[in-house]
Amino acid sequence: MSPSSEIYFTIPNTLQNWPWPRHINPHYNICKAESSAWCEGFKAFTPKAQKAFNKCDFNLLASLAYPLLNKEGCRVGCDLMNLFFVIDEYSDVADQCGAREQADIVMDALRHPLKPRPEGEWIGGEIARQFWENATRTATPSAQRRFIKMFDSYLNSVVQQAEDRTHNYIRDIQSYFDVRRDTIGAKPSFAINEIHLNISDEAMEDPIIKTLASTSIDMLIIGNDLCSYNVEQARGDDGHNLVTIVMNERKIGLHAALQWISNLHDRLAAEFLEAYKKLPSPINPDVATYVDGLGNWVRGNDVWSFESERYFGVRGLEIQNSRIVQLLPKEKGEQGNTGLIPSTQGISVSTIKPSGFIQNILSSIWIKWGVTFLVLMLSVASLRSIIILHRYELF
Ligand SMILES: CC(C)=CCC/C(C)=C/CC/C(C)=C/COP(=O)(O)OP(=O)(O)O
Ligand SMILES: [Mg+2]
Ligand SMILES: [Mg+2]
Ligand SMILES: [Mg+2]
Repeated sequence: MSPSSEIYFTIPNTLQNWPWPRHINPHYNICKAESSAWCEGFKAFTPKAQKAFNKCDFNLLASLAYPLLNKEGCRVGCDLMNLFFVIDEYSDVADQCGAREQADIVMDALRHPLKPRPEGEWIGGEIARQFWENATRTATPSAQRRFIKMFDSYLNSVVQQAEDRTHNYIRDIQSYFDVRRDTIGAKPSFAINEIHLNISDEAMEDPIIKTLASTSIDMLIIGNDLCSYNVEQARGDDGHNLVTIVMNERKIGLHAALQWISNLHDRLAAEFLEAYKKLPSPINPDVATYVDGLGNWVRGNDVWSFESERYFGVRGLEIQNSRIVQLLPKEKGEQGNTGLIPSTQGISVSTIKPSGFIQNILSSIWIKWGVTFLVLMLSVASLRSIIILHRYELF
């Protein structure tokens, strides 16, 4: 076993005083059933990998992040989260060209949702097309416009992430945030907060609204990078994770980096709450709903990270309480391998749940026993040969 398996670290409890409580959309169950069946129908993954994907429950993320949306909005949110993570699983293991191809397919599908996708195309195109064909039935023109613009920026940043990964390029903190503010996917996700609202560009450009959006994006980045650090470092894809970025730039260890990030989160939360207090009164009700949506997103992402099995397997709730995590050993597979896409299915579950980690240990024990057995058999065979040769006085 690698020595890293002896290392423990503590995930800072960043949202202890966050005023938005856990709030789940009342349409969660029905939307989960519908959206999961819809997404599974595309057969984007092998059955085993699909099982692992389902354990992540991206419908739960949507229902916690969009507690206020009606049934149609909640369904669009669930479909979007399923689409996002299909793209994430494929792009996390793609090189720059592969990621560019995926990005172009998805953007073409979103821009032409009524056009059939070409035969043999990567399945992400048809998932995106159907998602958007349904969303545009109820989304307001302003929400649609912002969503398309933001999704394009998201995909372009994912191509940049793939290029960085291909060249093993580790950014400094500032330039990491520049790219990560798009790869986190928060901007298009916020456009679904306003799916049925009418908010002008002018209102969105208000400095207070901009501060609320930018600080909540940074809190989402920190939330995800803290919770996914363990699995990402295990599969060698932590070059695009704030924990590694801070350790690298500041030349500090894991615990000091976590403390530094926790302090940064405290400053961001304070900045958000300060801006929130400065909102005009009376406030446009659509803007008020949008802003509360940001607060809900920060809380929703945090609780989903522990309630789903994506980052901590079945131990999520226990870790949510204790905050203590055992560092996973580095996997021997390909760099960046998430284990969910068909070509890399072999090591799938070990990257996303601790029981897979135990499986790894067990398999290495079996290898050890196998080698011991072989050596023993060879020794017995050699001994027998010596005895026979000795009996016939040939030795
Ligand atoms: C996939 C995506 C862009 C989702 C957008 C919706 C959203 C804002 C989700 C919350 C944070 C999250 C999981 C971001 C993806 O980062 P990551 O690729 O590091 O996610 P991972 O840690 O789950 O692999
Ligand atoms: Mg990603
Ligand atoms: Mg990822
Ligand atoms: Mg992550």
